[in-house]
Amino acid sequence: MEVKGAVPVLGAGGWGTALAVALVRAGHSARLWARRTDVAARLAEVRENREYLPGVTLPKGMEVTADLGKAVGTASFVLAAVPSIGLPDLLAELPPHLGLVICAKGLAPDGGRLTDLAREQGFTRVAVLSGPNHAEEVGRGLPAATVVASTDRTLAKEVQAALLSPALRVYTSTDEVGVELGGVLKNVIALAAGMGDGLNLGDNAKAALMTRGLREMGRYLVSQGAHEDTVYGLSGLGDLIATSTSRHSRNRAAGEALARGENPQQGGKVVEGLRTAGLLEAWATAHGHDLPIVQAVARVARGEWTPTEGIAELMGRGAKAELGE
Ligand SMILES: NC(=O)C1=CN([C@@H]2O[C@H](COP(=O)(O)OP(=O)(O)OC[C@H]3O[C@@H](n4cnc5c(N)ncnc54)[C@H](O)[C@@H]3O)[C@@H](O)[C@H]2O)C=CC1
Ligand SMILES: O=C(CO)COP(=O)(O)O
Repeated sequence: MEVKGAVPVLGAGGWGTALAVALVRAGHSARLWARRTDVAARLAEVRENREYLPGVTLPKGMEVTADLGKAVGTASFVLAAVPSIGLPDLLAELPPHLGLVICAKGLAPDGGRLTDLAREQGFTRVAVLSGPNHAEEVGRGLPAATVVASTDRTLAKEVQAALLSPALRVYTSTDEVGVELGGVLKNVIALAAGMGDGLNLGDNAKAALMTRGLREMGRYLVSQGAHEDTVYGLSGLGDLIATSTSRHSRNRAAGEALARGENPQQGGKVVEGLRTAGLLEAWATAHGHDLPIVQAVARVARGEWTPTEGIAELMGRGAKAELGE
């Protein structure tokens, strides 16, 4: 499939910058939009995003602008890589005929899906991009794989063609719900894994947490209409592994900070799981769902429980069967 003109990437944080670099690596040109004019000017001049993606040179085929209209131009689709909290405002500025690829791993303000929010705002060509993709590694061209999911197969193929390179394998999927929600849930489980790291709970604890976390993800995803196979795909199990075990993960690091009694914020970099935990907890309570790890993380994040109390609550739950009964 042909990619016409420069591909707009909206949001000049770590992920937006890495995606723009990946587009150029795939043989296309990219236009990176930064919200602030001073940031756009600095990136264009210094050719490095020192704040969010240090050590990665911005290649020649990549323009940076703070002019949203100029960034979008006549493109068929945009990669929206702003944090979930900023997406509603960004969408309000975009023409809804535009193909919209949501690259954030978070929820809408009401706890719903960002793809639903986009459709409510009039967008009809909507996709999500998600997978085990730390910006620090994708930006450097280390091998990685990702998934673009959409019920609009043509849009998914366009995005695949734009990003596919020897460094990045891009798979398509029609399971938009599953791919989107895998990326949302894994952040919260990674926060819990980080708490375990911070408390030195060991490898058995981490394996147990990730496995039970995967089960919790699966129950939630399937209840929302996801295909079960997606739970075990790149955007589910794959990203759960990458985020819960990586030194790059802000969510895992935030959990470690909470365990040490420190502020979990990561120096201005977005930690989606802190916001997601509360939104999901509210949803679970409202709909009578049992999401024990999510609920424990939400309470720790609000300061109602210490991480040690959270772990004790999870360990002290009633006896259960893994299979059978
Ligand atoms: N960093 C990573 O490795 C990956 C991040 N993601 C997701 O991508 C999204 C963005 O994350 P990062 O780029 O890592 O964040 P970041 O913390 O590196 O940067 C956030 C960027 O968004 C800008 N921003 C903040 N609020 C905004 C708003 N209201 N409107 C427009 N811009 C705003 C900030 O100025 C900054 O440039 C998150 O949902 C994250 O979960 C997805 C895959 C990988
Ligand atoms: O989504 C990511 C990797 O796939 C990035 O995770 P963090 O936001 O925890 O750094």
